[in-house]
Amino acid sequence: DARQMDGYEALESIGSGSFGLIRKVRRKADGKILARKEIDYRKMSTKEKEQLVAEVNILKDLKHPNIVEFLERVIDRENSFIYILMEYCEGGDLAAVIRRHKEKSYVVQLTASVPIPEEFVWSIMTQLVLALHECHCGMIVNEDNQPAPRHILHRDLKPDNVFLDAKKNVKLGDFGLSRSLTNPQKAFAQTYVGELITDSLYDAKSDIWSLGCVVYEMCALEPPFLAETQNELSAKIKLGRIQMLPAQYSQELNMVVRAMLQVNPRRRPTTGELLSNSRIRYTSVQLK
Ligand SMILES: CNC(=O)c1c(C)[nH]c(/C=C2\C(=O)Nc3ccc(Cl)cc32)c1C
Repeated sequence: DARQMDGYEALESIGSGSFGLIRKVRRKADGKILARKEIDYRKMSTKEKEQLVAEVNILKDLKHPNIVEFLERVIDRENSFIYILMEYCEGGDLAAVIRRHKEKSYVVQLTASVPIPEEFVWSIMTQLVLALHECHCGMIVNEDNQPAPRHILHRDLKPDNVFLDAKKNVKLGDFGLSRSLTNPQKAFAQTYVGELITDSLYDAKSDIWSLGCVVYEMCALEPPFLAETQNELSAKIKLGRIQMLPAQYSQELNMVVRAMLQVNPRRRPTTGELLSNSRIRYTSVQLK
């Protein structure tokens, strides 16, 4: 109940995630700074409440250095609020980093963009591949104490959902729209093993496509597909034609981005295949 939140001092609001506001809080016991998602569930439909419960259940047992750490969930029934306590990411979100590089306006108001260094792009991409690998292929011990694959799909990977901590480590956040196949539907999926499992593979490949869009945008400081209307946008996406990255980026980076943005999901690499890319493997070793 609300008294459980007495242990935290509310500080400023730092953003809005799926379902609600995100506030910086200080834990009184030890002064630790955390992020608290504050959700007023009074206005939520039953479906949204189910999605929220699913999100918390997914986050609760996803422990990975590149996924925002979930600490606690507190329900305040008096005020119909749910509080989700998570780790604080001092560096904010990647969308803000891209915006800052895009509009480097100087004293004379000359706006010239400053590119994001290629090393930084590889570092962000590698950490997001590691986070997605944990979601798609991580192993979990299920209810009958057997190791089982997670098959968690993020389904909302975009620069606004990628956060940086004080040491520039990347944290994948906001599993608000994610879906896990390790639940009753999974049994249903097993019965149509051919179709639905490839469906989940398809969904995993759509996370890969989203990752391609994030990496492309870090380099070009523009998303790969831009259009005025939804129809025009989906037409461009189906065509799959993308501009080369700006000249200072390597051929190798161009190749990896193009592979992730393939129109045919089967032609896109899995997280496992991406981790065997020499530059990504080398970068992941540097991160340890
Ligand atoms: C302007 N806001 C920020 O710079 C900012 C900062 C310093 N932190 C955040 C966001 C989060 C943060 O610090 N921890 C989080 C855990 C989960 C989710 Cl979905 C978001 C966050 C943001 C948006």
